[in-house]
Amino acid sequence: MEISDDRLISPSPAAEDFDSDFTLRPRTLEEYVGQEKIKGNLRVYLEAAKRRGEPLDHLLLYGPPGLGKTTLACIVAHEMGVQIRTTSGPAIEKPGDLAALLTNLQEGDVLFIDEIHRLSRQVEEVLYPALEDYALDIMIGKGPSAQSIRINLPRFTLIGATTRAGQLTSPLRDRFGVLLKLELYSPDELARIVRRSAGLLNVPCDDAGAGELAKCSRGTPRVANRLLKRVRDFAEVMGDGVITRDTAKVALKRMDIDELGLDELDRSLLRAVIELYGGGPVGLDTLAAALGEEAVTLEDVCEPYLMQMGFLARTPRGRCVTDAAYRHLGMQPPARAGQGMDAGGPRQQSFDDLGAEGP
Ligand SMILES: Nc1ncnc2c1ncn2[C@@H]1O[C@H](COP(=O)(O)OP(=O)(O)OP(=O)(O)O)[C@@H](O)[C@H]1O
Ligand SMILES: [Mg+2]
Repeated sequence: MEISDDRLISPSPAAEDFDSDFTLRPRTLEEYVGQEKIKGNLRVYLEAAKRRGEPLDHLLLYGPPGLGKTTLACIVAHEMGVQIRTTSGPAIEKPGDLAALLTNLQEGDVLFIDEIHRLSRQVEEVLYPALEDYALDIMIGKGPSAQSIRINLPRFTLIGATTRAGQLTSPLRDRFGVLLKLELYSPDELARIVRRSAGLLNVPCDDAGAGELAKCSRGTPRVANRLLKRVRDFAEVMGDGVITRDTAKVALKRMDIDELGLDELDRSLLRAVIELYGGGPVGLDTLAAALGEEAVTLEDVCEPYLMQMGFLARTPRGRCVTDAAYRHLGMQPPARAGQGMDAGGPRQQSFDDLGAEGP
């Protein structure tokens, strides 16, 4: 993720997370909480590949930041009993960089490319034959004497991760055998993640405390783990160290996170649509400029959750807030002709489907 802000609630990884991320990261499918549909299918694919003695087909994981794409890639390698090499789209600058990575793989290895939508065109071209035929086509020499030679590669599995599947080129997308879309987690699943992490970090946390954190984690495990660590600080300094519903509530309030997990940026987004644009529709870039934020931050971090909560709707003409958003902010929804602009409460997340990228 390329989000540079340091909001407490931002799902982008912060440096402090890395050491404990390592301990908090589930290592097996068994430990991986939620995403039951994905896990069920993956189990079948893994088992089938193992029985045939073949590497797993290339796999694309997509969904909002912090939902566990990197974690899942590591788990796949672990379950297949192979090594994983990790890189990211922007890190592979030249076709030669990719060739070096590919030729260093061992039979069956997993190559994990994060932010795969940011691969350059030339690099992608090299990837196509590698994915399809496990081969590299290399040009030697220039002009009329140039020759193309083919180098065979070990059979490997590419796992690509992206927050924006809509930005993948279709030739690349078509070369993945398995596409898995990660969904936001339910509060129940997040509570299980909080309790698991609290156990690993040795933080006493009761069920009600875990439930309170889960409710405010915007459907995102990374946010849940981060809130747990911050609330632990409040519990230790201001209480007896135990995370209960009350300590969680006090700490969340001090961090300006409301009872539904919205933070200051989410609320100012909603307020801007209401106060500056009469409730919408307003284009994403206009909104980003008004808030002084990057459009990608709003789109990747704020919107998936605001839409899941039924506070924001995407229309072909731009973003609109719903009546529920007015009510959440303590405002009176405007009287409209006909139906109110209500999404009917929380609904399934509407993260972009493949290719269905709106304006
Ligand atoms: N299903 C899960 N069960 C338990 N913990 C999880 C799960 N998914 C993610 N986590 C935790 O959330 C953190 C973030 O997950 P991860 O880094 O895999 O997200 P990501 O989807 O790769 O995010 P990004 O798009 O920013 O790269 C991890 O440290 C992990 O501990
Ligand atoms: Mg990741």
